Amino acid sequence: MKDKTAHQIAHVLIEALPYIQKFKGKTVVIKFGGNAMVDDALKHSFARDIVLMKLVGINPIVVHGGGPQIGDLLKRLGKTSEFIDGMRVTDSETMDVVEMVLGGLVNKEIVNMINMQGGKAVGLTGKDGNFIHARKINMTKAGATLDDAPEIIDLGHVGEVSSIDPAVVEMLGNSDFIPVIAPIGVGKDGHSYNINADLVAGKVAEVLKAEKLMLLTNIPGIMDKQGNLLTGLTLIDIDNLIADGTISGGMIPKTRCATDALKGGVTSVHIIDGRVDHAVLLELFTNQGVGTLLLRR
Ligand SMILES: Nc1ncnc2c1ncn2[C@@H]1O[C@H](COP(=O)(O)OP(=O)(O)O)[C@@H](O)[C@H]1O
Ligand SMILES: CC(=O)N[C@@H](CCC(=O)OP(=O)(O)O)C(=O)O
Repeated sequence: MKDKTAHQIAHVLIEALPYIQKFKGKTVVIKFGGNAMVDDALKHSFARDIVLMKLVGINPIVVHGGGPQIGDLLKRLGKTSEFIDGMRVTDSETMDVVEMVLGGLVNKEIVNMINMQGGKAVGLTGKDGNFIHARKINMTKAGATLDDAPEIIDLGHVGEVSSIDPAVVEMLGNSDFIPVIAPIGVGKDGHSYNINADLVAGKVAEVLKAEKLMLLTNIPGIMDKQGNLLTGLTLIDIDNLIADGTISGGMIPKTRCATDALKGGVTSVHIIDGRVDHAVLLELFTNQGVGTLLLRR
């Protein structure tokens, strides 16, 4: 029994070898969010996965969300926020809270967690090194009739990435450090913008020409209409699944950022179940994936 266990352990370790060889020296961008970010045990296994990646020569870059944590503090302050198409309408007071929670509390907790596992994480917002340049999102909604002018929806301080200067992230990633990025951008006027974390992760992966973009979420991956997991999809499949309504709601912006990243040169995107312990490690280093793998074709 003891021998068998030792054999199994050796087998698992050796299964990782070709993956370590393949990904050594490559950049992997991980969007950390969902349950993985609130459950203590999952948080710690995530931090260990990241430290292990760095130690075997992969360059992990973490981009985190924090929507629920922003919501909690807003609630304590007696404020609520409205969401339009998955974006938080962000007035000036809310922007202050977003910056405090994402750039402060959440960012430093993740940095600390990685450091507690032996890594050397450095937290950044898009203001650090002036690296995420943002512009205000202009959202329009078609008028009630064809004759009506489109309605302009003001989301306040919600931004999109206009460009990224990767210098600071490259400098950190090329040394012993692990960059941990909060999705806050800075406008030409120096104002802060609240950006959806998936969008930032996608753009960072694109600009860094990452080997992989991994989006952790609270579902097994992209599912068909019967609820079966779709383990491998291409750009054409995604267009078809959106057109026939299989992909809807919050999964649309996620897959859009994934397709943009693929078109921008990222080799593969993985939408993975952050509720699975060590999801990142399993997806990277074993033959059994834990979600949906998206490829150009
Ligand atoms: N085909 C699909 N497969 C999986 N989830 C889908 C699909 N279509 C729509 N969804 C919805 O998208 C949600 C994931 O998006 P979202 O809640 O925005 O994720 P996150 O909060 O992790 O960024 C799922 O919980 C599900 O309700
Ligand atoms: C514009 C916008 O909605 N920004 C998000 C930023 C955080 C985020 O994206 O967090 P999750 O990944 O946990 O959803 C927000 O304010 O909640």
